[in-house]
Amino acid sequence: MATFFVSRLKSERDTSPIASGPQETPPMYELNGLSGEWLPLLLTYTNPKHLNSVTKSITGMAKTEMEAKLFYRKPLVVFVLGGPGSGKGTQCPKIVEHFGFRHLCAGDLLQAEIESESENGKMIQNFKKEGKIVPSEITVKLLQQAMQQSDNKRFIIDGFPRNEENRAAFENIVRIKPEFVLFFDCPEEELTKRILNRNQVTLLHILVAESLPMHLFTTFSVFLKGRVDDNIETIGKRLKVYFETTLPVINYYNSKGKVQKIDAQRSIKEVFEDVKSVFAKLRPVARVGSTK
Ligand SMILES: Nc1ncnc2c1ncn2[C@@H]1O[C@H](COP(=O)(O)OP(=O)(O)O)[C@@H](O)[C@H]1O
Ligand SMILES: Nc1ccn([C@H]2C[C@H](O)[C@@H](COP(=O)(O)OP(=O)(O)O)O2)c(=O)n1
Repeated sequence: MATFFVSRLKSERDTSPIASGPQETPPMYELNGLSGEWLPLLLTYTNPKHLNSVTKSITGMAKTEMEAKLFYRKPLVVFVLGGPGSGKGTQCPKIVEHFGFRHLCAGDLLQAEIESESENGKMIQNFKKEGKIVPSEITVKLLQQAMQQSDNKRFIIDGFPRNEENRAAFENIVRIKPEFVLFFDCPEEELTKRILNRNQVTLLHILVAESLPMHLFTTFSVFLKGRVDDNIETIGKRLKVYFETTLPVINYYNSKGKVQKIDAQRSIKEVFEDVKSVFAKLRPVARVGSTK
């Protein structure tokens, strides 16, 4: 009986048209007395009438309630990678709008932590200023928390994993492997140009949104500070970190047949056409209304 369930579960998992690389074990947590494969079976095949009591007892066994909740919902994760300025933040909201994913941006979660003036905030700020990667445990915990708090079970995680340590920490702590990695490929000169431009674009947006006269651009641009890391000095460091530590992670996933490469140098619209065709290949899953 157990063998039958295991093979059914595996065949369901293996039908993804995109994950063509070597098959992985399903996400699992170590629970008291339960082997990793038993828990998804219980959750998949339990009569919905009894689900409440079953999940309650599972919750009792999981290290935390949230861990059980996350597991039960079998989230689907797509990592979105590419150099700083490659268009990750521009394309992700479009994916949310068209495909109902929840967008989690590692950089934004870290920024929110800085702004909340938490214990880690100052330390994160220093890493950012130096263009360095924040210690993985902090970033992974923030991502895990955001996933657990979301009603949506399909996530695009933008700007993560940025190095090998990020990748290993996510797999060890969250215990989920990505369905695929969306990679925005863009040459270095274009990245630099876009990042230097980004602060000015933000100011233009503000002027338009507030219906302020355009001549104020010159006045305000003097005060333009924008992101602490969008200056020529830090950009150089960020690009170095990207080529030295993030590209190897992309190569790792490529060797597993998991990378969907997009030519990100074209217009925003053209890039999104390619993105759409990648996501359209995903197995159909009941669309989740909330993108929270
Ligand atoms: N395909 C594109 N062509 C030209 N400019 C773009 C394109 N995609 C994004 N941008 C612009 O480049 C800047 C960086 O894009 P962003 O999405 O913030 O990058 P990332 O999140 O990867 O750092 C933004 O000002 C954005 O408007
Ligand atoms: N996994 C991550 C993601 C971002 N960070 C830090 C370091 C990055 O330079 C900043 C900003 O990242 P974000 O993804 O918002 O921006 P860029 O893609 O670099 O333009 O956050 C990190 O330390 N670890």
